[in-house]
Amino acid sequence: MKQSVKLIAGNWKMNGVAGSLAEAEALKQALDAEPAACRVAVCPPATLIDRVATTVKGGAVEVGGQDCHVEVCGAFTGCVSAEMLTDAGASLVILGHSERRAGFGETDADVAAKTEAALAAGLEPIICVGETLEQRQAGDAVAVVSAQVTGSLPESLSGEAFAVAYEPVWAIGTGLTPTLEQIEEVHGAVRAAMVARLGEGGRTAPILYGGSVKPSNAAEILKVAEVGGALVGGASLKAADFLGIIRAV
Ligand SMILES: O=C(COP(=O)(O)O)[C@@H](O)CO
Repeated sequence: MKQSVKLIAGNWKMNGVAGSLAEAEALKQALDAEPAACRVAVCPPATLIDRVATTVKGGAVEVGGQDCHVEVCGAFTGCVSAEMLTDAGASLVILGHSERRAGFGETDADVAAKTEAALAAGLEPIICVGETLEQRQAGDAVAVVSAQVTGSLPESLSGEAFAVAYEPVWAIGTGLTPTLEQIEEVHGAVRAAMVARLGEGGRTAPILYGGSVKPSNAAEILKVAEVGGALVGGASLKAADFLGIIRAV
């Protein structure tokens, strides 16, 4: 199976104020001094995208948003469009994170529509899928995740840069991780669902793993078949921790 270059993306979630720019600066400087063997991205809250993009400009760090609206502009109080993310300096966007699916009622159809909006704005979507603990305990993890892939990837997707992130909900922010065998099983199923949905276009986009990734477990997770990178939450907030994961590639 052809593997593209790995992508390590940090999701700062609703964390970060002006002081956090020092972490972005530290990350840039470290990667300037010793380039990474992978792509590196940080996804700060919308309020910081512009300033983080300015801070890392000229270096290897890419910047992403954490969500976008399906519309380009209009009366949608509190929302940010894909075009606005591009304008602020983002080149990627996380879509369908389980915290948005659970907390804001986002469906697979919503995620597919947002994916189309993101692509139209020139953004590279990172489309998140993952099962809950109840679904895993019921033996439904592969079926649930495969259905999410099918529903969240627009059929029209072909040739554009995108990634899928497998993030078991029960592993997010808990310190728990699936076994390497479980990760391999689901990533294989995600790939199969991508190919079934998109044909050849589903063969090469990276499938990231997310959920309690840290410097101490990154190397073994990143070696698993079909793991094309990581989507990192808590351990991306401090440059030193994030670099520990980046250096594990
Ligand atoms: O939610 C995620 C994982 O968070 P962790 O704190 O790394 O468990 C993933 O989307 C990265 O944000």
